[in-house]
Amino acid sequence: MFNRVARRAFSSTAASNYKVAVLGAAGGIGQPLSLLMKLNNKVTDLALYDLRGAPGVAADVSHVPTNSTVKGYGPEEEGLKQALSGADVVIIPAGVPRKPGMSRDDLFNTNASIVRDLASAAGDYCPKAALCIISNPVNSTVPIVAETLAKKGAYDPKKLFGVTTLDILRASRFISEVANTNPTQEKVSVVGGHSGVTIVPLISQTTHKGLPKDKLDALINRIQFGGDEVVKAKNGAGSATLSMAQAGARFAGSVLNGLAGEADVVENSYVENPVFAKEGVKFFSTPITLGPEGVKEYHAIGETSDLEDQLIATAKETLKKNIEKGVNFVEQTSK
Ligand SMILES: NC(=O)c1ccc[n+]([C@@H]2O[C@H](COP(=O)([O-])OP(=O)(O)OC[C@H]3O[C@@H](n4cnc5c(N)ncnc54)[C@H](O)[C@@H]3O)[C@@H](O)[C@H]2O)c1
Ligand SMILES: O=C(O)C[C@H](O)C(=O)O
Repeated sequence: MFNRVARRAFSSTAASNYKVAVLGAAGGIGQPLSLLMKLNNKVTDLALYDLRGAPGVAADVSHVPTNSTVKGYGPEEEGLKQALSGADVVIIPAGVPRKPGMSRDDLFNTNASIVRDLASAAGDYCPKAALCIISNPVNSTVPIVAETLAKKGAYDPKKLFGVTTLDILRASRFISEVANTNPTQEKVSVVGGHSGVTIVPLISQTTHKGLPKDKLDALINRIQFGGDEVVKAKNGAGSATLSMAQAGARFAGSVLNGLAGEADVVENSYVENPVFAKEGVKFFSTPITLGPEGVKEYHAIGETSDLEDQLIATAKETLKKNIEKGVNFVEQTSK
């Protein structure tokens, strides 16, 4: 088996060589996300783990002729340990998705322990890896991972990321539909968390700050509740998977670009943010620069309108409760 040095020495095409593990790789998000990570030329070792089905996904994805080996693992024969050992980046979309009528918080009871146990394994087998958390409710699962790792002395706040990139993608797309512009040119910072009122798009920072109030309100509401559109349309068959895979691959790609020392890699992410932590909201999504050690710089959210100030205040109140719920869960369930 290639060790890290050998992997780097044998690669001639990629700028850098990394092991990426996807936990929940056979799911609705996991499969297309695994394919997209296979297409990332910084990835030389792709480890796909799931309770079931990962070896099949790995065999399938492995035929794509890019510069990585792909292996699938199940829980038997220390599969999780093997998948995680040596990983530089771990992406976690494991857990159940919403059905119509459910909130993301309704997923807490099932997903909290799944995420806690996977985080615990990551703390044991790849304590230096960057962790990208997709499993909902992100507002609570990220604090669960932080607390779980902290108990093992393996928590690095600069390497734990809640993936909120889907809100960024939606904001670009939805604003372009309102303004009749090219979505690829629309950049909207979305701050706060990842559920309903905690999702705060900063439209005042775009060139569309002059939108009439009714259109602005409708746009903000659509970005905040975009996930519900997909849940409703899928009618019981789950939530966003394909757009989420694209969002997850973009975010993980940026984490890899940061690890590789590329300049000016900026994404929004739900991380432990020292500025907001002082106000009692330990985790908050803002733009961050990614670097070789994870978060390199926390950016201020910038100028905001009165309306956005109100939305941020509301988001903070909900986030405090979501964070506390995650922290309490680890307190109450850790052995
Ligand atoms: N952050 C976001 O923006 C965002 C967007 C969409 C979905 N999500 C969330 O992502 C999660 C996954 O969604 P999905 O549509 O892929 O669901 P899915 O049910 O299609 O897939 C989940 C996969 O996780 C696996 N799994 C469950 N427990 C596991 C464990 N202990 N170890 C390893 N794998 C395990 C399942 O076997 C399954 O293959 C949900 O919680 C969903 O709410 C988040
Ligand atoms: O809506 C969901 O439950 C999934 C995800 O968080 C989304 O925003 O699409």
